[in-house]
Amino acid sequence: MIELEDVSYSYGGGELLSGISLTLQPGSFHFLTGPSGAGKTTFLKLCYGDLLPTAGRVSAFGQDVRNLGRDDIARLRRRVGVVHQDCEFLDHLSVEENVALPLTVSGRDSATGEANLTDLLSWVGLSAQAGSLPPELSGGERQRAALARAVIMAPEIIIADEPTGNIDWEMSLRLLTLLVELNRMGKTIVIATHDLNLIRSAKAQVQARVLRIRDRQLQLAGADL
Ligand SMILES: Nc1ncnc2c1ncn2[C@@H]1O[C@H](COP(=O)(O)OP(=O)(O)OP(=O)(O)O)[C@@H](O)[C@H]1O
Repeated sequence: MIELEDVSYSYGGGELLSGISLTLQPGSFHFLTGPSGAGKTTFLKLCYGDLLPTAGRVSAFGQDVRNLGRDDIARLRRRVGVVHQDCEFLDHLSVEENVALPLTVSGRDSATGEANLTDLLSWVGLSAQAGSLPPELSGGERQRAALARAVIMAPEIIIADEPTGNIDWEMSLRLLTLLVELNRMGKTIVIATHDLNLIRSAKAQVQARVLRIRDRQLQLAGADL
């Protein structure tokens, strides 16, 4: 689905990531860990075509991301749902409108889309908050709204960058449960996190690979995690 071949990345100074190769197989569950500043967010951005590698090749669904035209990029954005670290919303729109934004932007706010939206808000436990404004949500509710927005276009891959960074353990587990459910439905999941307890909880439920960025390289973490 997504393949990185000998990928390196630099923001202009020295190399941040060097010689990284990885294939994300359909239905796989990956965690990405590593110290702050190691390049986790950068790595994720390379996976979903937000950044282009300075060396090596990234292909998404068989296409080199360097060669994507505007339509290809729009298609890729639909196939890969991203939950960003800061999960920003448009504060003047309701939670429901924010979650539906990808549908609205793509002109797919049809009856099917609306039914999907109602189910989705119920699935993430935010039916009661559908009409609220984003600033009225708790941290855990914001993360679940961000997840709903990331999956509304029925992506095949969900990439979440520190989705439990600012929420308590109970809420983290609730979010993890949703991501595990998505994986059981066949979705490919990639989660960047510092939270080793979250990784251990997931490994009790799904077969997850744990990758670590260390010294600019991507390594497979040991079985102790
Ligand atoms: N747009 C940018 N321009 C220049 N440097 C950047 C840019 N974005 C990130 N960096 C730098 O690249 C390094 C890696 O950043 P990145 O956000 O990928 O790390 P991370 O592992 O996700 O960190 P954290 O766990 O703290 O979120 C950091 O030193 C950061 O300051």
